[in-house]
Amino acid sequence: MDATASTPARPPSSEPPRHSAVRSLLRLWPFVRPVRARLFTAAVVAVVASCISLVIPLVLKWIVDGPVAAGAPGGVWLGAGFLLALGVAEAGLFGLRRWLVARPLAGVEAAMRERLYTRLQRLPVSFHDRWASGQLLSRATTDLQLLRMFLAFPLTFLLVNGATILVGCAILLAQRFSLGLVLLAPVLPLMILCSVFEAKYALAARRALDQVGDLTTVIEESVLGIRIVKGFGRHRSQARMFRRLTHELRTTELRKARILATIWGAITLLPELAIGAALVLGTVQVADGALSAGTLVAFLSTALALRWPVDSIGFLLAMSYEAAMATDRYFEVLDAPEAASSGEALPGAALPGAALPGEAPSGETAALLPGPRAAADDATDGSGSDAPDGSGSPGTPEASGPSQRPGASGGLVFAGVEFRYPDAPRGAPPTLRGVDLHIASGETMALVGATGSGKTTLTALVPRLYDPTGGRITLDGRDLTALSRDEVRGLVSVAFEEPTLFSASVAENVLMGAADLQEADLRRALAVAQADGFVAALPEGPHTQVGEQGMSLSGGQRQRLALARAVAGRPRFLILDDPLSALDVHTEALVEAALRQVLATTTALIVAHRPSTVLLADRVALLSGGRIAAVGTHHQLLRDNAEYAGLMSGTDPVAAGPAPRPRDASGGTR
Ligand SMILES: Nc1ncnc2c1ncn2[C@@H]1O[C@H](COP(=O)(O)OP(=O)(O)OP(=O)(O)O)[C@@H](O)[C@H]1O
Repeated sequence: MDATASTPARPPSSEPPRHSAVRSLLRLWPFVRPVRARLFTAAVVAVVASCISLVIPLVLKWIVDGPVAAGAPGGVWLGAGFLLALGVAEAGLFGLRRWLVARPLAGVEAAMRERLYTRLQRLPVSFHDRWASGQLLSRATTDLQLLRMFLAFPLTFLLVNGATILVGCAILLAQRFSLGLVLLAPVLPLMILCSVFEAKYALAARRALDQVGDLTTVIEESVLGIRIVKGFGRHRSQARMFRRLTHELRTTELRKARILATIWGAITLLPELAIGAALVLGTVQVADGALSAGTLVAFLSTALALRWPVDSIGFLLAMSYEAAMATDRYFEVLDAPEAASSGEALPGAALPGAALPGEAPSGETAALLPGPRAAADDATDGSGSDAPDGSGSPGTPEASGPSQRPGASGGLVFAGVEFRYPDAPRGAPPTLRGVDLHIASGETMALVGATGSGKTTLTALVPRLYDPTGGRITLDGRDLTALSRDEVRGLVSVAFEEPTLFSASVAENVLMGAADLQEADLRRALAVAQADGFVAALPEGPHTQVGEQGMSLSGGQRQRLALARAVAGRPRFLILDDPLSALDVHTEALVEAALRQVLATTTALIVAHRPSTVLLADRVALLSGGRIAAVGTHHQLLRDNAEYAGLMSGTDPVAAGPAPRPRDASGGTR
């Protein structure tokens, strides 16, 4: 199947809301509140400027009925000078309005963007799993620009034009009531048209914004995955998908234009017809002597001065509906629940019957509790001896008895942990089921399992990227859900198999902005990860920019920096997801030697695929189908557990000699 040809994942709520656009836009108030005085002043200035344009016809009436009728050129010059002054005042006031709104609105946009960014950082990983990145990017860019434009233009001008139309209508009615009524005749049909237009246009506007999000996702994926696209010759399928999405967006934009053209046509045509009718009626009245020529000139000039405020209503409304849809999209992110996996202190999610730290566990929980640290010797000395206490078959959960339960529940404890991904298919079994595992304080546990057995998922629970849907996890006896986000970050450090580097220097990437870490911590971390050599050779050493905007590094180099980042803060708990997979044999051996010293001072859970990594651990837990199937030393499991032996065979240097395994193929360049 062409994986790249499917439409990017849409956010869960991309349907237009059923509430009105006004209700959506009112949600912007908290952001606008701090600059309300300036915005209000700007609106008043604009109303005054707009009303000045309505005085011009009255001056014209005075010129026609006065100096022109009396043949007094001095009066005409005076009138002309007054008209010029009005024009200058109108232009000056509109300029002042622009100056008043420009700075505060840039601030509003920045504040909204900052709020969105902060929110995105706080939202749980499960949220990011569900949302396509382009949908989030387009909200942070296109949508916020739309909102700034709305606040700068339609918001003010709907108000200004509304006020101008009201004042203008009052002047028209005062000048000639009957002709005024003729001009007002189209108001009702236009209001009905606008309400029909609202529903249709809002739907199309929302669809267009979502499609911009889809397009952004495809462009982002094509750029980030350019090597895969080129390497697999996928540029055609990517281009096809891009064209399809562009075509869809174009269709939606055309639909928007059609709806807008209809309403704009009606908004322009109906008042023009009314002006035409008023002109005919007015001319007849002037001919009959019932109306002065000056009044008719003033009346028609006022009507024409109202043309722009009336005509512009169409696109001002269109921009407002777009802004309302952008507001909905913005608040979909802000309203997304954060609590479930945010790392905030939360009530415990203990399963009934799950053993509390320090309590006597039951069943499998007790069976999987670790033996004393002596087990480490077995794992690392290569002797392959049995369990230290000589009990039963050490490779099975039943092997360890309650006698091995540590007195305190220090270390990392998984008790009856169950986990199901929020977007997992209905009826699918949980990814993790009844996981009971105790990694004693100071112990290193390797986590081994077939691909898809849930290893990464289990490790992701410790830094609270996700929260268990059942059971509990404790760190040194403290329930993970009772710890604050900062406490968890302070205790737990992680390195994932896919190392992510940010557009920053090597030092910043390794220390990740931790204020309390010093140059010495950086040097030690780089040395542990065997990264000091290649970092020193970079043009500016640890201050060289890396990541997307900087130097390209090989997969192995990136992995070593990620490992350095994990160990830099001397974490109490270290979680490593296959951290050495991209290293060459020589570097791997050096990293392992240095890592052993770090592991001696921490409690660690390491996902391992190869015996060389497994041998870093005191004990090994075998994860099978989301459950812990066995716990023991490498050699015990190798001997007693067929599944474990199967997983290790072919790559086990002890049992089967050297075998092919993944390497850092790039050998130094990405
Ligand atoms: N975000 C997610 N949403 C839904 N299901 C997921 C998600 N991430 C992983 N899974 C599923 O959970 C199961 C376990 O995945 P996990 O990545 O934990 O396995 P693993 O043992 O680490 O595999 P590997 O050794 O290949 O890395 C898989 O079936 C996977 O499809």
